[in-house]
Amino acid sequence: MSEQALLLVNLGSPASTSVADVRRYLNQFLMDPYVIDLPWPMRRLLVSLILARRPAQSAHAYASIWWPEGSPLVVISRRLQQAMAAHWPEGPVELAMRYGEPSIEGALVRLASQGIGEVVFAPLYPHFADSTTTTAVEEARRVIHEHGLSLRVRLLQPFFDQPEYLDALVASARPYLDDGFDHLLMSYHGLPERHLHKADPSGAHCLRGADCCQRAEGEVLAACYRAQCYRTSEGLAARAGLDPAKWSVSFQSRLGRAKWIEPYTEARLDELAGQGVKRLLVMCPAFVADCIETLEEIGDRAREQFLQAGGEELRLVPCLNTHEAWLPALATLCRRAPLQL
Ligand SMILES: C=CC1=C(C)c2cc3[nH]c(cc4nc(cc5[nH]c(cc1n2)c(C)c5CCC(=O)O)C(CCC(=O)O)=C4C)c(C)c3C=C
Ligand SMILES: [Fe+2]
Ligand SMILES: [Fe+2]
Repeated sequence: MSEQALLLVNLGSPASTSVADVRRYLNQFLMDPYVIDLPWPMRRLLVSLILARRPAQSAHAYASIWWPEGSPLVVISRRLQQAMAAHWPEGPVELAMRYGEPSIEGALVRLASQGIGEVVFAPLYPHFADSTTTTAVEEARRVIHEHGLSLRVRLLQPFFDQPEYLDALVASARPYLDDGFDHLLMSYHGLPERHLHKADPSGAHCLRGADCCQRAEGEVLAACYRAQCYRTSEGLAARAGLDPAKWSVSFQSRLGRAKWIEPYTEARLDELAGQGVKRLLVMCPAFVADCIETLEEIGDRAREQFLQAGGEELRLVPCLNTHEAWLPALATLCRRAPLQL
């Protein structure tokens, strides 16, 4: 029987913290129509406006969290790739990034040239979004079609409610939970509201009523990023035995003037400090690897904001990264991936 490769896929980072490299990365990322979902001329205009100032700001932020070996996201993803080899006897474990290097194209072409018959394509996003999952899958589809690759591809499904993922999250948070805290904030990457409406197959669910995400089921739940984030938090809180008054959900990393999904993390930080929360724990379950959004946005900027608002301590729970509970969990999730492309 031919080998079955595992291809781990994450978002990607700039090649370095130089303003030029950050501009190149942001341009590739933001010009993706799944990320900024406007017709090309408007997208080009908007991205050019963003690129006037953002690369310098982001380069500064990246420089503050960069490691000697490179971008934390890429370095951690490499470590995960290496660690997964022991949990994936089926074949080689490869790594690809949607933007920048190593590319999805390079990885799939290399695997096909090695005679690999089947690949488990694993976007490392627990929650479905067109700007993450769909764009990675469509890039794989393009590469396979354009290069005429004869590969069978299994596709890891969003795993926001899967016991293996939730148990690994609880295991990774356990030492922090046991240390004592006043409140646990689960801060997810945000999304423009427009993306939710577009993805909603019923055309009538998303953001209609305060509890729409609590009621989402079936194909609506499968397409609603916000509802999936709430399911993760509810599952995590239940497993960890958290008091409902001691945890909440928020959404971070807004960009531009459009309305993004609420509640916003920045607003929650002030509210929590105002309610007398002194020791705040923050988890970021939308990311499986620490990155600029966790280390800089939460670990630096959110911490400063919370302390200024009257809080005493903000502890950031690391992402799953290469946690010992995550490796077998990820392998199990990947073995469940259905044949898709
Ligand atoms: C319209 C803009 C953006 C959408 C939509 C978006 C969705 C989205 N992103 C992630 C995961 C990550 N995003 C990261 C960085 C990042 N994201 C955006 C914009 C959008 N993201 C920007 C401009 C950046 C770059 C950093 C900055 O300038 O602020 C990262 C980290 C990358 C790194 O190198 O560390 C991740 C991971 C998800 C899960 C998501 C949809 C829900
Ligand atoms: Fe993002
Ligand atoms: Fe929804």
